[in-house]
Amino acid sequence: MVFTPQHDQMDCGPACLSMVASLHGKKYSLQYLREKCFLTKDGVSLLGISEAAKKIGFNPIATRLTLEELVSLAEPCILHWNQNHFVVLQKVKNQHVTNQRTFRIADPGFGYITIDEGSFKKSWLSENTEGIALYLDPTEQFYKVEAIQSDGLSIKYFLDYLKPYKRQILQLLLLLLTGSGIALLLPVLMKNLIDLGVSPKNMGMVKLILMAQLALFVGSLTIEIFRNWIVLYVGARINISLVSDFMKKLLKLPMGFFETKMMGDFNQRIQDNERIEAFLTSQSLLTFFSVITLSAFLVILCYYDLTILLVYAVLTGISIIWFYYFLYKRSILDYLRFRQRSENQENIYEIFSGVTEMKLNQVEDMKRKGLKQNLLKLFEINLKILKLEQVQLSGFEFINQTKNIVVTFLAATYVINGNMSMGELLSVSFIIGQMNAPVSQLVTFFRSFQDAKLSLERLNEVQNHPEEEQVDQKPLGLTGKHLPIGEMPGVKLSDLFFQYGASSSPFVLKEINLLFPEGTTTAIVGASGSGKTTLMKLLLKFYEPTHGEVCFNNVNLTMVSASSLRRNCGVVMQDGFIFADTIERNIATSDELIDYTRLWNAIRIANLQEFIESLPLREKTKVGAVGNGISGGQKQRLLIARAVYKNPRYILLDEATSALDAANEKIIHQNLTEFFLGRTVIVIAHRLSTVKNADNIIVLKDGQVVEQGNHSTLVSKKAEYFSLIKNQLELGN
Ligand SMILES: Nc1ncnc2c1ncn2[C@@H]1O[C@H](COP(=O)(O)OP(=O)(O)OP(=O)(O)O)[C@@H](O)[C@H]1O
Repeated sequence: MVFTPQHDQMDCGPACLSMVASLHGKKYSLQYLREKCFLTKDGVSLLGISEAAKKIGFNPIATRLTLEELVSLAEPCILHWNQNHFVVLQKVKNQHVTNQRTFRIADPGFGYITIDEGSFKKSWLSENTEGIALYLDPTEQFYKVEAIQSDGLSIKYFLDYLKPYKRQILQLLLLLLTGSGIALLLPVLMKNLIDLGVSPKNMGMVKLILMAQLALFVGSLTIEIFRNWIVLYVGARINISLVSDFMKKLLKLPMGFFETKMMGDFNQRIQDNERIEAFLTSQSLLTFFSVITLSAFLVILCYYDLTILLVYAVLTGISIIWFYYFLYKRSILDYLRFRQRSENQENIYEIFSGVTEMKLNQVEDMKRKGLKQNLLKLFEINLKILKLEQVQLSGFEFINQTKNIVVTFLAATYVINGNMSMGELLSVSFIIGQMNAPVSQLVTFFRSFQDAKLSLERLNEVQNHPEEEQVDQKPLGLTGKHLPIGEMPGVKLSDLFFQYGASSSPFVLKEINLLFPEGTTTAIVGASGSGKTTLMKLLLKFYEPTHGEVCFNNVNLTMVSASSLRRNCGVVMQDGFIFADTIERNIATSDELIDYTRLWNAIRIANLQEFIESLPLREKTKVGAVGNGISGGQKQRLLIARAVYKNPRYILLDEATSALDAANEKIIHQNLTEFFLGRTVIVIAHRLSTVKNADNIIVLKDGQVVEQGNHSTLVSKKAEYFSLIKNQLELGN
């Protein structure tokens, strides 16, 4: 089985599927399986994995089993883990000596891990005696279908970033080469100090050699200073370009990409860029020179004596094996620590985000005690890790010291037997001491190489993701000139169906056929969850319809550039966002140079003058995360002003005035009615006052249009709209 690490927090399902597919000889890209699994911010469900598995030719069987049943089946399968994660069970082993069972698990968030029955039960069993497992049987289709792999982002992409710094890199190479030269000269000087200076009692020679040593020391210090400076300069500049290019690409991706990612996933990708930059600029170069220095030292040792070289190589090999053996032993503890840490982080996050409810319901003590228990568990695991680390490090040091003693013993024997000079003995000890650093540099290099590979895969996903804007897309046509004769200009939805997620998930919008005529105001009403916001997001091209089409003046939205569409739409979303900036910058987001006439007009329409004039810094006052707190109603008015400032052709408002008091709403309503003239307006609202003057009112129920018409016709029909306004739209009788 090829281990597939998850790239993001929610990727465990697709990663498990990819591992099981690799067991049957097919390597699918994580990106492809992620799309097939219909990932959301909550991760993927067992149903999502089963559907994706079916698509690549597996016959999935999800079942609830007892531990004994799972063991008797003895087949690799995907397990639901800790109620919030998926892992692959590779095999169950019976330890003959202890007669205990161990379980080999591939956890995409961590790696391979073998755990005992107790830990396994704790993580897998969800209802005391049973847990959930998904078995995947490959059908004939599985072998016929060609596995989809993504084009790898090659390291060449990153090497291109080094190009502008050719001169600095050349300087760095020269400096490192000189540094290696100095490192090689030092043992030679030491040998001569003893053999040509101390032994023949030649003080002049001693002084000369010590002066040379001092000069070399000053030289290597200067090299170190320049080297650090160049690495920092080049590294930082490359990092800036990498992160800025990465953000540019990221922001061109469609909304769907962001919907499946958490904040931490984006932070991780910024760190990935830094990791690759560090790998290229410092790790690789340093390792390259470590290899050169190490080889030169080995040649000198070989020149002095082959036996010494062999002893050195064997003992170094043993110390590396020891190091890796303990790394393997530590993996189970690291795994427990990793899970415990994430549990603690969730606890802390919950405490801070739910502090209001905690205080209201007096659960502070319970939550605090829970966190303390978890911290104690983490402490115990850390203690175990410390013990293991101590054994690991002591053993490693012991082997290293033994190496020094054995080599010195050998060299001393040669000196006593007259086969080696005293100077050569000192020089050999010096070399052995100096070789530790390049060896550990090589060991860490292989580990950071693995990390860099994973980072590369993660960045690859962003680089290879199709952008929202396609080259063949056109700007939004603003006239209905090219419309067929008899067709009204406006926004038209034909036979539109939409579902979030997998093909088995319910349709949120069904069979929608609608026209929003140019220059009119349409209101959309319906119970909560009936699909109003979703409809609006489809008009804004946040999602593609599952079936059917959205046309603006007869041009299918798939052919229209998303940024051009949004430039022409003034939108207030339910969860609109206020940037941490001044009020004027929050309103005039679309212009670099603010048009103050338009700004003050927008402020007037949104009835914000009084509020702004009451502030000492007026429109220059900072709001959002870094500034003054603003009320829900003020936030909505700012968002309305932002939409108005754009002077758009289309206006879409989703519950834009829901937090306003009656007086404010009335004024804004009057102002907006005037502003709406000649524009195409779509308003979602629950309040009767907002919808009753619309040219057309559309009633949505369970994702379908059940009624439409103006207020008086719909009221007289006494059907859906009537009962809605009776129940929800604050109207009695
Ligand atoms: N990102 C999403 N992923 C999956 N399902 C979603 C998503 N957003 C909304 N839904 C589901 O789609 C349905 C319609 O949601 P929508 O937000 O469009 O309703 P609404 O009519 O605007 O409701 P409200 O009046 O409460 O805002 C709901 O059942 C909701 O759970």
